[in-house]
Amino acid sequence: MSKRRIGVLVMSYGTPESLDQVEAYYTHIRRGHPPTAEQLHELTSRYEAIVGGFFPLRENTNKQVQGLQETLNREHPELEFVCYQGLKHAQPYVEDGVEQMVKDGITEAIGVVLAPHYSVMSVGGYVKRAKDKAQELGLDIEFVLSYHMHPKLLEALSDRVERALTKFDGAERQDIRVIFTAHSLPEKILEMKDPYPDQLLATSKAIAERVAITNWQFGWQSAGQTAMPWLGPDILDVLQTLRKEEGVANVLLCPIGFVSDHLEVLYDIDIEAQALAQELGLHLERTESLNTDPLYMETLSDVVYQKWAEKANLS
Ligand SMILES: CC1=C(CCC(=O)O)c2cc3nc(cc4[nH]c(cc5[nH]c(cc1n2)c(C)c5CCC(=O)O)c(CCC(=O)O)c4C)C(CCC(=O)O)=C3C
Ligand SMILES: [Fe+2]
Repeated sequence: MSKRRIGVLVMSYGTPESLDQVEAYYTHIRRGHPPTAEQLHELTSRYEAIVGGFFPLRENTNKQVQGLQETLNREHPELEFVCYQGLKHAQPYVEDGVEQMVKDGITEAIGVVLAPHYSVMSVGGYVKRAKDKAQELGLDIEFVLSYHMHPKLLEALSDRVERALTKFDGAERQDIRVIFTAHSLPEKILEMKDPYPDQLLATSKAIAERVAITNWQFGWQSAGQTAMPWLGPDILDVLQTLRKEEGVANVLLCPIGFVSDHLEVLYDIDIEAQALAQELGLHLERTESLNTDPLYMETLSDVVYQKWAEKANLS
């Protein structure tokens, strides 16, 4: 008898494929409004500046999707999981992933986003697009909405904090300020009772408890340059305050809102925040990204399988 086949729509932000696609990508992010020449130049130079190739997110996402498929099939040999990518702002788009599943004869699917925390503006956006397309094509699909407290995810992140704390030669552990960070969002999400800030704080607290640190705080990064207010404090302001007003000399950034090396980590932290730290005379380190850490692959595999099992038991 052939195995029951389950499609997994693995959704991620997406990145350009080459420098000449940056404009189309940015235009998509801006809902069809092309960036000005200055904005385009600014984004292009950030991509050019990052270490490890221009667009590492693409390969990292490919590897994560492959790793998830392998983990699911290894842990559940009685089933056949087939993973499809669906990107928010680049090809294959979320809708393309759904369409490909249907073309391949998939009739039941689970969707998951490569971001652990739910916001209506992040994960909610991916889910809505996938749901609409699935409904149009008659595909049965359920979604994992968040997995920010999964024990294996917390273990992987705690291990990273633990390792990074050893990079401060001579500093006492309690003198190192750990700042957990995530992508800022417009402040209006607060009025919408969005779970994003609370979920991020819950992850931060859980890691702090596991590694037994009390000298920590949360900070927002990578806010957009728009007229509306974004959630703060921004980590760049935090670094200034810590150095100038609190006399802090050692800071560890732990970007818990991201799961991969990409622009927000390799530029916004490694280049921009690091340059400010140098200027301030701060010793700044950051935790390594999860990328294809087996504990992260197992986290994703667990939540996808659980979501499928819930659905399978009900029907
Ligand atoms: C919550 C969130 C996540 C985390 C959750 C998730 O992963 O979904 C995330 C991840 C990412 N964001 C990324 C890139 C960009 N995001 C931008 C702009 C924006 N991000 C926003 C939010 C988020 N973004 C928002 C509200 C905007 C304003 C425009 C809008 O309302 O949509 C811009 C425009 C220029 C700029 O503002 O910098 C770029 C280039 C990349 C890929 C990096 C690479 O290619 O290596 C990744 C992983
Ligand atoms: Fe973004």
